[in-house]
Amino acid sequence: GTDKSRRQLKRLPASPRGLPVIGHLHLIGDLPHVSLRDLAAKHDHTNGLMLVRLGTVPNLIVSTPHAAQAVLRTHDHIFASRPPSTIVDDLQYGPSSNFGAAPYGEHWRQVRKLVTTHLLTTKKVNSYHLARQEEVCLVMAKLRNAAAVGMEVDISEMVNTFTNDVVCRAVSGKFFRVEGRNKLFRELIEVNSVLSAGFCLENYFPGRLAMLLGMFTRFMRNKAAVAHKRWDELLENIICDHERRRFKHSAESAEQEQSADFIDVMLSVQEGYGITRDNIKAILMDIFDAGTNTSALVLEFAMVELMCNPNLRTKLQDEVRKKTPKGQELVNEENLASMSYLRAVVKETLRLHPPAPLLLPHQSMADCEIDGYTIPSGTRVIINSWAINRDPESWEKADEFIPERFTDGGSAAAIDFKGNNFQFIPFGAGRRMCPGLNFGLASVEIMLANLMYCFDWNLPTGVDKQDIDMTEVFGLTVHRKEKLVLVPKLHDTVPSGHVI
Ligand code: HEM
Repeated sequence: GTDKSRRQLKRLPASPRGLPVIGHLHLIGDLPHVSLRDLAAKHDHTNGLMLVRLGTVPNLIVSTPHAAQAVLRTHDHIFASRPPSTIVDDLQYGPSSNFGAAPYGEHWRQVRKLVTTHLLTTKKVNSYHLARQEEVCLVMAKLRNAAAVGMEVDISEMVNTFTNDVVCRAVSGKFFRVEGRNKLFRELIEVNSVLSAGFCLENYFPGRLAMLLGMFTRFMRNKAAVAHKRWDELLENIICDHERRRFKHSAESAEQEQSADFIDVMLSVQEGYGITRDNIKAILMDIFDAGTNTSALVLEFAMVELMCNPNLRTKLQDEVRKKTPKGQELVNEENLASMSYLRAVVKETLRLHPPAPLLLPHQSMADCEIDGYTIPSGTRVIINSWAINRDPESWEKADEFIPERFTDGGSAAAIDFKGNNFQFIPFGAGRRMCPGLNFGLASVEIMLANLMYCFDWNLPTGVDKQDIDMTEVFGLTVHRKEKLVLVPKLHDTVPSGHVI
């Protein structure tokens, strides 16, 4: 009836058959990226666009490289906003202070410019190489102790602590361990990731739970408010410390620039960008949230794949051990330049296991026509990066872990994740693309290289590689349900020492 005539008038993208009120919710399972891929495969083969109603809210689902290019490049200026979220607003500092969740506009533009020109530049990321090296060194020392007594190590927790500490250090300088602050951050990031799973529900399933008397929403908003207070207190303390120090050292500011941490930098450019203290706190929260779990997940999934594929693990270890000068205790960042297989392994991990399989939700700001279909203004957009990275039209043996495809002469040797090849978008593309790509990769590469260099790896006795459970749990990021537990064995070309 009317639905059909409206469709003809506007030619909306294809839609599976839905139900009243709940729309297509019943078609989405526990792993939305998988359900949405399967739905798209059934209902739309041609242009990768599909409209799915989650509760009452229409969502444009983008499932092919072609469609992703239309949304993230051709019409990027229309799709660069984010849907509003009460949970995020409660957790952070309101819509006018947010960054990653901010709607497209002047505030977001200013903050994005600040972050990309002062905090996450290649130069700045490089300037933290000694900090990363020290953090790697601490982890390797702990692993050596474990190896000495044949102890099992929780790899998931280890890599999470590492990426968290690297971020903490970049944000707040050398003394981030004072008063257990790094642990507190880790705890709060965990709280946020639980909350953002709620944010997902709110976004992808408005209706399913929220409508149950609004109980769920109220519960989540309470939790968000409590978490907000704890974050705010911690961030306020740290910023105050920095202000005191800044005041003391204001004379030598020029030479300090080199070693300045993110808070120092933001305090020094704050006025020029017209940003408030709340804005600074919101940026910090985003950096912690976006920067820690994502990088840790890449490390964990890389280790999982390498444990499942011992031949590839040996190949990577050969490269890392060959390309690191003899007698060196650890791999350093200079050594990484020639390790092309290492980079291929990281790429292949990001392809099969993008930490944020549906990126972050986008929202359109005007009517837009793509391939003759009209996308109405205000439509939420879910980009299924997970499905795109496994698109069988773009990838040979799309579901298999084959790093060789990215090496010289491989079928995907020319394909990169920097937002120009739309079949591979683990960081997104366009205006909203991840600004922390360099920062994240730097932590991932140096840690993975050292894990491969210093140790041989075994599964705990009685565990077989077929037993590694790949069951995933969905949230803003997707992680494995089970922890990865491994037993390190010291590799004998490495000089011992440094046992603490
Ligand atoms: C390997 C690790 C990482 C992956 C896979 C990743 C992935 C992503 C993705 C998919 C998005 C959303 C893009 C979109 O909406 O289209 C994003 C946004 C973002 N990421 Fe990352 N990220 C990583 C590491 C980092 C790090 C280390 C930082 C900061 C230090 C960071 C900061 C951000 C911020 C602030 C945004 C929001 C940008 C905006 O809305 O303008 N990310 N990231």
